[in-house]
Amino acid sequence: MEMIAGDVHAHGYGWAGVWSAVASLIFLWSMVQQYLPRQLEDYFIALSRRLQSAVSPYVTISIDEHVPASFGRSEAYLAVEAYLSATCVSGARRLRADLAADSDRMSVAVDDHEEVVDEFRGAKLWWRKNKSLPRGNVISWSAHEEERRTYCLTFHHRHRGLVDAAYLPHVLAEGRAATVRNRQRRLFTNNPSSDWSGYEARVWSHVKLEHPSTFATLGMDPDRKRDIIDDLEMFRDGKDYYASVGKAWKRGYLLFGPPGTGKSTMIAAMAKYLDYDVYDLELTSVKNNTELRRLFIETKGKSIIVVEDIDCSIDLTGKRKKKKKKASKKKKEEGGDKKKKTPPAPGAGKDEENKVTLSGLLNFIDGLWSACGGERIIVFTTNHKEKLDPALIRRGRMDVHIEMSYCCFESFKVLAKNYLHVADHELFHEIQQLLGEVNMTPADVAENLMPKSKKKDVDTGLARLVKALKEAKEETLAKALAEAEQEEGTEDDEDEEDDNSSSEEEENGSNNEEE
Ligand SMILES: Nc1ncnc2c1ncn2[C@@H]1O[C@H](COP(=O)(O)OP(=O)(O)OP(=O)(O)O)[C@@H](O)[C@H]1O
Ligand SMILES: [Mg+2]
Repeated sequence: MEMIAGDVHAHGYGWAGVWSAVASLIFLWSMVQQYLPRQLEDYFIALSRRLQSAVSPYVTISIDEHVPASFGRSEAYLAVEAYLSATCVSGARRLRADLAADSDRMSVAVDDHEEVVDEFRGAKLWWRKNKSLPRGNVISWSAHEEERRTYCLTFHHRHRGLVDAAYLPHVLAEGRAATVRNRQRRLFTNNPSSDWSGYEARVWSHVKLEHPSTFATLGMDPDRKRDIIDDLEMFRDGKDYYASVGKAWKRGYLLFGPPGTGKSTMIAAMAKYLDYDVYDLELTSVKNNTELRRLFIETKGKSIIVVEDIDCSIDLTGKRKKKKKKASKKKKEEGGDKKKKTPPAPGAGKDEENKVTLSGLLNFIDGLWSACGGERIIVFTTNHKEKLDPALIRRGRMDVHIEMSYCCFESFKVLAKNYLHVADHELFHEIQQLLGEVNMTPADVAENLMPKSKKKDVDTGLARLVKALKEAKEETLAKALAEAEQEEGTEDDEDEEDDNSSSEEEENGSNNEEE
């Protein structure tokens, strides 16, 4: 080194001269890059690479961050990034830390132009993260579109077979597992199709899924709860089983029961237990079956796809209904004038053709599952199971039917433990009796148990529930009495009518006799 420096000094240039020469070369290269025709530049690059591969015993595989004609970052790239972060990051000198997507945790990845070394079954492999900027005349709207990142894997050509057959599948599997371990569960909702094209087009939007419900806090009979958990576990760990019996790795759940019995709460508990994402599919904003298919294709595995209030979103002839709330709002706007008929809007007939149909929904559930990989659960909820088409809820589509019913004593005990931290109390016996006589939803029971001040007063909470149950019981009795009286009234009327008609007949009979 000294000798070179001495030589340079001896020729009278010094370091400044060396730097200016380097800078001139870089400038010259950038000018050549700028003005060299694109084809010629590509030709030179290809030539240099061919020369390099002719003399070098090393092979390089590139994995790009963005794949043409696909949205988002490539799955292979993300898997490599996760794999390197989990296994090789300690060997890197320069790292990049960022807040992981939707998470409170910092994630650390290899920085641009950094190299790390990995070893696999005795083979040495080098990973390098490259970043390149687009050529001069490309205009881009966003910073991230300008930069192109690539992971380059280099290894000796004698390891080619090992890399293809074992190392790359190992990286993919480990990377995916690391992603699942680190990921934050997300709640997706579908965007209207007008947002599906253009810059940053997205079919689904997501937020962090932070619902606090778990199976421990869900008020339900413990045996039924255990059955559901067992079923979910069987599904989650059943990849090989599903493959062996030739079934797509999916399962359908139908949750039915009155409002406030915990159907949505159950879905949140299921997602938490399985550590799955939730796709909340709002069917009323899907225009037709094609859109439905696109939405499905864009879902990922390890997820629960939910259609709430299925009977309000689609009807059995395939004709879509508006959501209940929207319909009632419209009624109000129209001033409740039922007789007044508005003329059909122009193109209304066309709208009829463009709709989600029952058969579209059935195809959505059956056909596409297999094409899109597995590990998906679909959940429908409804307040009226009897309104649903049997085809929609038959086993094989909706494999498990779960009735969410009014609060029983077992459910109450879970809620009392959650809300008041009490496992037994002198009022429990009375509550048990009342719950046997009155229908009250877990949502109402929970509301009564909820402390109304900072002090969690057990006695007050339970007494409030007893009072509410007694009131509900009286209401039910009064209603039953009124109904019985009404029935009696109608029976009396009918009897009177019968008496009248028989006396008339008698009169007529005697008249006839007289005649
Ligand atoms: N079984 C339950 N266990 C614990 N909490 C419950 C249960 N059922 C209802 N709740 C409470 O009541 C609230 C409403 O319940 P939820 O939204 O799950 O009812 P739902 O059955 O989905 O009603 P809807 O049919 O109107 O959608 C929840 O926030 C939860 O706190
Ligand atoms: Mg609900």
